[in-house]
Amino acid sequence: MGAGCSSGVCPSRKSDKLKNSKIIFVVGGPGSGKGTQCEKIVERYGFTHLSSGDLLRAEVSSGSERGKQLAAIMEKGELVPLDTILNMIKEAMIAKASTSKGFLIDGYPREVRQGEEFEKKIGAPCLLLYIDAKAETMLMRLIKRGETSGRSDDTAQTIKNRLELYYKATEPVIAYYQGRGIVRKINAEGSVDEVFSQVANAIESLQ
Ligand SMILES: Nc1ncnc2c1ncn2[C@H]1C[C@H](O)[C@@H](COP(=O)(O)OP(=O)(O)O)O1
Ligand SMILES: [Mg+2]
Repeated sequence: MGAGCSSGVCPSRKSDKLKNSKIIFVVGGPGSGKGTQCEKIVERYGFTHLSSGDLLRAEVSSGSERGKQLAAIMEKGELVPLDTILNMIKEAMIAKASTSKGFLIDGYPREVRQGEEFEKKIGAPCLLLYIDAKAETMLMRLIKRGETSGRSDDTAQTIKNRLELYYKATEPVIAYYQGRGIVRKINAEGSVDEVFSQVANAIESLQ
């Protein structure tokens, strides 16, 4: 471990444990269906699903001081500091590295710099699944999810902020990886199964 690393994981170094891991980025707007599709991928292909949002929400639920700071940011629909989320993802990946067939990184990168840092400190993705739904579709799904999710960010004003931030910060991520030829665009307007059949084709094109 390098100097200055007090936790078990040093964010400034690539981990040997992860160097042969298959990494898939799952990118799309809030409510596009990333989590839903990842669950189905796990069921069929046995990959490890790491949702940046779920990792953060777990930290918030723990009641830690860090969790309290994160909660304040997330309630506004803003992005949490890059190092915080990258460390959490890396820790979770290392914990599963010896048994995982591959990692679905859901909800990250949210901006191009997050992608660059991930590659420096963890590794390169072999596929980016771009879960593409119209703004009205995402809005409708989120409002419906908000009725039962208990998520503090599934409210009308926060949803609006998250959608705006998605178009401004995250869409450039797709263009960035398109240049490398690893983006598979998935039309996410249909039913869960219709969307999944496209997702499955993209995953199978990897093997
Ligand atoms: N293809 C689809 N058709 C209808 N509803 C869908 C859908 N995919 C997901 N949903 C529902 C499930 C959730 O209540 C909501 C948002 O899905 P999600 O998987 O939580 O999205 P994300 O993780 O991208 O924010 O929409
Ligand atoms: Mg999600």
